[in-house]
Amino acid sequence: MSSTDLPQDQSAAAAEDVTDVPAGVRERHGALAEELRNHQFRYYVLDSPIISDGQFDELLGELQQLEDEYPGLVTPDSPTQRVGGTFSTEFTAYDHLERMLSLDNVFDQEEFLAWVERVEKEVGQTEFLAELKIDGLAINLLYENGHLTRALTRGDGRTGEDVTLNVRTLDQVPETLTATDQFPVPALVEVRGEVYFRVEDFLELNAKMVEAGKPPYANPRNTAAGSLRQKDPKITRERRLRLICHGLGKRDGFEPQRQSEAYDALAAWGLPVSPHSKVLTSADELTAHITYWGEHRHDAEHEIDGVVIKVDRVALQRRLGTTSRAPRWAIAYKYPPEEAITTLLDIQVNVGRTGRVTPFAVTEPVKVAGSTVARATLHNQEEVKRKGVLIGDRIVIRKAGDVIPEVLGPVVDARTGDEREFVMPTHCPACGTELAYQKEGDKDIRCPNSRFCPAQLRERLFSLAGRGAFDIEVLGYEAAAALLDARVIADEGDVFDLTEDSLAEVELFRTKAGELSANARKLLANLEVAKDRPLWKVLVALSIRHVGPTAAQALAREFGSIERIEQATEEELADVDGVGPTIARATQEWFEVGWHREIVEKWRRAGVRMEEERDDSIPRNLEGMSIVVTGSLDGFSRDEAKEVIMARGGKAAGSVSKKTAFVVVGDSPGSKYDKAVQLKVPVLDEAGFRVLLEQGPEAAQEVALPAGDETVADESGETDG
Ligand SMILES: NC(=O)c1ccc[n+]([C@@H]2O[C@H](COP(=O)([O-])OP(=O)(O)OC[C@H]3O[C@@H](n4cnc5c(N)ncnc54)[C@H](O)[C@@H]3O)[C@@H](O)[C@H]2O)c1
Ligand SMILES: [Zn+2]
Repeated sequence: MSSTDLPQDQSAAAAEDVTDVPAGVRERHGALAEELRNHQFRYYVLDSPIISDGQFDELLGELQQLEDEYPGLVTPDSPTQRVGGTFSTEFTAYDHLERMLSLDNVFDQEEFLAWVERVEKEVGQTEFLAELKIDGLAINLLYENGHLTRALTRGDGRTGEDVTLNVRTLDQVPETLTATDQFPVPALVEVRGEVYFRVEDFLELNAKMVEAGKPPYANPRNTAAGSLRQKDPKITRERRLRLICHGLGKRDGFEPQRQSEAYDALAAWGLPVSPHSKVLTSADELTAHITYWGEHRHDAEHEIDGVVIKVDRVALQRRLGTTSRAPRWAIAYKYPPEEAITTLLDIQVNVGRTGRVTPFAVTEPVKVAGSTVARATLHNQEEVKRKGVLIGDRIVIRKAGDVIPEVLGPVVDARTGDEREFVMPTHCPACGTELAYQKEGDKDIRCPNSRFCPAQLRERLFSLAGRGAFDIEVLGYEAAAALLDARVIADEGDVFDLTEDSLAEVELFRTKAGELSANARKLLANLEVAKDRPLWKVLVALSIRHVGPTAAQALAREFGSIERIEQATEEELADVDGVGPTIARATQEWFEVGWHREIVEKWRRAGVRMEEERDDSIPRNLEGMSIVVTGSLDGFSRDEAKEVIMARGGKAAGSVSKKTAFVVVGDSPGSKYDKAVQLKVPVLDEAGFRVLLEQGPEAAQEVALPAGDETVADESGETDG
């Protein structure tokens, strides 16, 4: 929706097309413009929008499209032609000395490159200043003879609201500017910038809100606006608002040649500027900047909704000029919005593979971060309370990258009184069993009927087929449900016993003609291959609570077989690096259940491999020995070091004890090294570790660093290196 060259094109076209606008289009245009103005009022005056910025931009885009198609619709007061917003009568209004503009937007690479091309066609190849687009609210600071005399919000671009007293409470806003040799203080200057919340401060503010039993604020931008536009400056002061300056208005006695030079001056005078601005020349460099920040948008201390690219030379900025609402020498590249506002239709619960009952939000479908979302997680009952959402609320949801969409909070202002509180069910929606907390203080309530609860069975069967487990492509959610419903398997223990005959009983695995489907054959073939998966994947497939791929790999590497894991004591399990007490306990508890052991037995009988493959060419010279690796080694990654120890029959332990045979130390070893010294466990450097692997423990003893004597350790390191 770039409208960079609208004014000329449109006035010419408008004269011809005035009469050609169909009534229906005119009506839609009028309704859209009205709707947009209402949203602007909520956004700029009430600081409480009820749709997200992305949704607003989409409506504005639609208006722009109508006007592109029917230029006769364009009027000076159309939202496409004006700096959005207005001002509230709560504040005294003053005119800006020079108009404050908005920015034109582009939303993809193609639109962006078209803008660069247009600029370069007019002014030739030139330097650009690439900045971050800070998601805050615009402010205009007037300094006269170096003294702050007025601070105004942007308002409608000509007139803003006087928030001087509030702005004075910001630590970063100097009362007087500091003159330097290079940059004397001008007689007058309007400095434009963005007032914002640091994400960190915003989260802290929200934590306080929740503590006080109030619903959290939905997002930093609107909260910053609400915090600055306060009748009582004391409230503003408490909020820790920040400022970044990104432009100039009228100036008298200061003529920078470049935008970047203006920032140097602002910084010299004591005003905050962004550390992320960069002068770039080629379209490739600009594209790289855009891509980089698109991928790192959460690395800045404030939220960003895009990047801003500006022509750096002021003379060229003048040559390019402005439209009625935005400069033609700057463009905002907007990233896909990660937040949306929608209606919370219901809160339902899901029963997971370990019986955990979790509420989730069912929302009116809405587009966010490039996909349509109709569900969002709410984690647990406590979270629903903490977020303060009611069924029927307008809610803010967020989807960042590939993660599952989450509910941020309600738009409290939009409540009608018809909203209702969510009540956690007392019984499992799948099997009717009474839900219970397993232990006191647990956050999650569970369905205790883990063996027979159809929801848990389905989830376990489905997850057993996942990529990190048996990786059985054909066994999706639907197939899992069909197998259980047709009772050809009672639980996951039976899955490897499926045959052509049993599958023929399941409708999903039959063709219309009643024959066994190709998918059924594929499932049987998949199952055959799955029997030979590495041990850690088999462990993941067991659905032991807390045992994900990382813990499973650690257990498999350490013990080498299901049998040895089952026989291990809790202490032995907990001592494995990457396992720890919680997982150790969960693993032990899992094996204590009879029908769990039956699953293992059934799989074993069906021919599932239950141990790690061994390479017999490697000498088992570390059999039974506990070895701790700490710090980083040059020749081995952490996992590689563990693997070579385990391949030789040793045990890669996570903590140092008296039983530890050797501690291998790399760079910056940390507390495990200190512990080794304290317990007088022989310490090996990387060269010593190689001796241990190649020649065995006795040879390693010879080259071990005498524990407790750092000077000797250093010498030894030198002679060995
Ligand atoms: N949700 C709603 O109901 C609603 C209503 C109205 C407006 N909005 C949102 O507000 C925005 C439109 O507001 P707008 O007119 O201020 O346009 P904008 O936010 O897209 O861009 C203009 C503003 O960007 C700011 N900015 C941030 N970093 C900058 C930098 N480095 N250099 C220059 N300027 C920088 C400036 O203050 C400038 O005024 C859109 O994101 C729109 O979705 C939302
Ligand atoms: Zn149940």
